[in-house]
Order: sequence, then C-alpha cells, then structure tokens
Amino acid sequence: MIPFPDSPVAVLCSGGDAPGMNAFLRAIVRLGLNRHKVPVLGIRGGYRGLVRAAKQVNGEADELVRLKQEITANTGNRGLIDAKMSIIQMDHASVSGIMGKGGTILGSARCLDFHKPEVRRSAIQLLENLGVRALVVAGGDGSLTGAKLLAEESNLKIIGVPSTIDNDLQFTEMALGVDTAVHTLVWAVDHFIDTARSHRRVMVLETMGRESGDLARMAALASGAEMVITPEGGPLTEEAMIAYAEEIESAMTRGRGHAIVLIAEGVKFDPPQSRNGAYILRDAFQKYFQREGAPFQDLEVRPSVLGHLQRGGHTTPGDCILAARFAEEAWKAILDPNGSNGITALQHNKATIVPFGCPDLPERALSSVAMDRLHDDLSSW
Ligand SMILES: Nc1ncnc2c1ncn2[C@@H]1O[C@H](COP(=O)(O)OP(=O)(O)OP(=O)(O)O)[C@@H](O)[C@H]1O
Ligand SMILES: O=P(O)(O)OC[C@H]1O[C@](O)(CO)[C@@H](O)[C@@H]1O
Repeated sequence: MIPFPDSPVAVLCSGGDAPGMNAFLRAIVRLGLNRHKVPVLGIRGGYRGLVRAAKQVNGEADELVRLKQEITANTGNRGLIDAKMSIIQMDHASVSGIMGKGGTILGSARCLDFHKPEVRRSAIQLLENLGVRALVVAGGDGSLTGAKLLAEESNLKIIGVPSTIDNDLQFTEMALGVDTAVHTLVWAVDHFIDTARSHRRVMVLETMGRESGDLARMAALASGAEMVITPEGGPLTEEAMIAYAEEIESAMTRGRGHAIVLIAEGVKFDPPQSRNGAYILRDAFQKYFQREGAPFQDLEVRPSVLGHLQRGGHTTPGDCILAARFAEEAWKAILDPNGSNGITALQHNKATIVPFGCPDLPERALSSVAMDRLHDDLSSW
C-alpha cells in the first residue's frame, strides 16, 4: 500500500457554496502536483467534515492509523464516491472536468460547533497528527474568521481564499463566485424582462448578498435593470417606497411600459418587517398605483425572490481565472518559509496575499457609490 503522504496541504470549502470553488480546487491540486510536487488532501463538508474526522480519531493512535490507511486506500475519485470519507487525497483525475461546474465537489457546510475553542483545538490536533503543513480555507466572511482563529490558535500555516457571491469582503475587489452570480442575475433579468414587457408590468426581484448591496448593484449595472435598492441606502420607510413608486409612475407617464426593480435581501425596513423585501415593496407599489385617481391603476407588480438560483450554475471564465490566480498566490504563501498566514485578495486588479484582519480597501466603498451613480446616469428614465 502507498504510504500516507508527507507534509500534505489540506483544503476545504466552507459557508455557502460559490461558483469558482471547484475551479479553485482544481488549481490548488494541479499546482500542488504539477508545479510544487506537494500532495493535497481535500476535506469534505467544510469545518463540519474536519470536526467529524477529528471526533472519529479522538486523539487515539490506532484510530489515526486507521484514518491514514483509509485515505491511502481510497485516493481521488474512489474516495469522492464514498460519502463516508471525510478526507480524500486528491489526484489529477479527481479534479478533471470540474472547472466550470458550480458548487463544490468537496461539499461545503456551516458548522456552529466551530465557534467553540475546544472544537477548533480538536481540528488542529487532527491536522497536526496528519502532518499537514498548511490548511487552505475557501469561504466567505465567517469561514475566514474561523480560519483567522485557527491561525492564532495553532502553528499551522492557514491561508484563506475569499469565496462568496455576496462580495461583502472589503479587502478584496472581488471574491470567487461574484462574477458568475452577476452573470446569472443578468440572465434572470433578461428572462423577467420578456414578461414585464409583454404584460407591461413592474417586476421586483430580490437578490442575495446578506448585508451587502454589491451583488444587486453589479447586476443592475450589467443588466440595465431600471432600479436597484441596496442596504447601504439605510432602512426603507413608507415614504421612500412611495418615492420609488412615484419614479416608476412618472416614467410610465413618459411612455415607459415596464420596470425591473432589484432589491437586495439585506435591505431593512422602518418600521422593521419580517417578510421578504420583494413582497413588501410589491404591496407598497401596488397600493400606490391603485390609489384613487392614479393614472395607471391596472399596472401590475410581481415579486420574485431569486434565492439559490444565484449560487449555482456554470462558472464564468472570469471566476475560473480568478480561482487560478488565487491558487497560485496561496501556494506562494504556503511555500514561502518567511511567509505568514493570510488571505488571497484582488487589489488593484493584482492577486496578492493580505494578513488576516487587514483593513478595508477604501476604494471598495467608493466603487459601490460610483457604481450606483453610473447606474443612475445610464438609466434611460
Ligand atoms: N466567529 C467564528 N468563529 C469560528 N468559526 C466561525 C466563525 N464565524 C463563522 N465560522 C465558521 O464558518 C462557517 C461559515 O460561516 P458563515 O455561515 O458566516 O458563511 P461564510 O463563510 O460567511 O460564507 P457565505 O458568505 O457564503 O455565507 C460557520 O458555519 C462556522 O463553521
Ligand atoms: O444557503 P443558505 O444557508 O440559506 O444561506 C443563504 C445566504 O448565503 C448566501 O447565499 C451567501 O452568503 C447569502 O447571499 C444568503 O443570505
């Protein structure tokens, strides 16, 4: 039997799956095997899979031997098809044909237990016992916070890779998955426009993005949606919703027949509301359009919550390229004997490594404002 590899690098995906995670896995594995001659272990199911494996071993020498044997006996696709395997030694074939596929072949998860120091300690112990030289974590804000804690609490090298469709990480211009999610939203808007035009309707589409409006505003800019409402504008009052409805009505008076309105899921309301923003806005708009004496009382408003449609699908070339660039930076940081832990980032369009907890790029907030202004000025109404 082949012996368990010396000083492998481990990689996991955590948080919401993001298109580009597979392209990143392929790149980290291929660069490891082809360029650096370092084996890569894929950890299934994010921190949850790591914690599960740590629990199974439970610090016991014979269980550790058994896990290593299981890994070496089930490398690559053989391990991937066995749902019981938490850790898989990746080979060339296991990352073949996955670059453009959404999701992640390793699986991802949210793991509440990872907030507990003793649980992270068990994960660190397992990685140390397996001789892992570095752990690469692809995920969003929360996953990278978990990675930062691992870096502080161990001597392992820990590298984070921003992967979230939310684009809510302010130290990087782009995270993996954003380009694809924007692409998908443009596709969705193009579909909704057909009905909006045919029925002369207002379509209110709710995008993902957590507390950030970046995904919605990028999608608005790229699709030409007439209106975009983001959390950065502050809570939406009744008056603000009426002002938006007035804007639509006034465009209709000038001969416009339809409108696509994007609202980011993070938009809050004043007074607070528990329903999805798309439905609240629909009700406010519909009430306004149907008021007594209104000029377009038959104007219909239809809400849609786009949901997980935005996370899946074919990865764009932009995300595949960013994934390769991030993987290259990750390897540089792993192999640099003087290099420290850190997160890959795109700054001034250059892939680089920044320390955990590094400050926000001031340009990020400015770029959001600039995008909003550009969208307004490009709008034909
Ligand atoms: N403060 C924390 N301490 C330790 N682990 C954390 C912390 N925050 C998050 N994590 C770990 O990271 C996982 C993913 O976090 P979260 O659900 O916030 O998603 P995310 O990484 O921000 O991705 P996405 O942007 O796609 O939602 C959590 O389930 C948990 O395991
Ligand atoms: O898939 P889940 O766990 O419902 O999470 C949804 C959340 O994850 C994201 O898709 C990515 O962070 C957010 O935009 C959204 O709020």
